[in-house]
Amino acid sequence: MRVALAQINIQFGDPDANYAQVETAVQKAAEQSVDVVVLPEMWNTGYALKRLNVLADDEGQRTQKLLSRLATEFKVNIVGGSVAVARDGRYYNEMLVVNRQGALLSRYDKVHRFGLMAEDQYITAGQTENLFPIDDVPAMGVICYDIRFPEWLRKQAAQGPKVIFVSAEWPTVRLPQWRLLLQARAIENQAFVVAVNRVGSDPDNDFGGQSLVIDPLGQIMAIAGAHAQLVTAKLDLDQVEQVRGQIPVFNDRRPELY
Ligand SMILES: NC(=O)CCC(=O)C(=O)O
Repeated sequence: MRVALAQINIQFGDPDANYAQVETAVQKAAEQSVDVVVLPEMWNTGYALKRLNVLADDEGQRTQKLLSRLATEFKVNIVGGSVAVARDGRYYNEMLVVNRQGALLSRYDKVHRFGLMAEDQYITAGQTENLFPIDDVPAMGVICYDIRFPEWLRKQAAQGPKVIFVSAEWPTVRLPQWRLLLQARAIENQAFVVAVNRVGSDPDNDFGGQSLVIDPLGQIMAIAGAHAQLVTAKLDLDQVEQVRGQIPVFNDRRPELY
């Protein structure tokens, strides 16, 4: 599986600019014959939470339409990061995943809201898991702060995904934690981690990129710099079976004790 991580500079509170740059990023990634393009968190609006009433995508329709069109046109799967979505008078931080045929594979609302960036004041938390196949490969997706909750990832990883996709807006000041948390999630779940962060700034934070691809042993296969760029990597999915075969942590669990 060849993946492309679209590390972009999200324009604060400017959906039109962001939909345009995502279109360009997906096209450029597709030119490199990748199987999956992965986008960062809240890429339509950034964390312009105070203006979600005018900025959020109504029911996610604009996002779904764009991602489906791009997926079909370029015959590529898209893990659509997350976007701010308005539904029934509430706002969600929502990941949409579409396959090469443009069909929607999953919708996931971020489960853990990050209070330090005021999400708890504006965003409604999700309740459901996010497991989906990418070209028949079992995969899962979480959003940013979710990675601090290993039990949430574990619950889903125990169902067999080989790749964990992560979309984020993770501030520069905590990037050392970002790397370590992601490496730990890869090691303990014996899965590839494909994690996309953004670059640039908003009124409250700087974002330093460092989008990562990590193998099931926790080794960093690719890491982006602090500027807008496309990172690609090839995942040898047989490695997941090898690592799980060597140290069968999923079989050795004692869930009756914890
Ligand atoms: N957007 C987020 O969820 C940020 C999470 C974060 O920065 C953290 O330290 O956790």
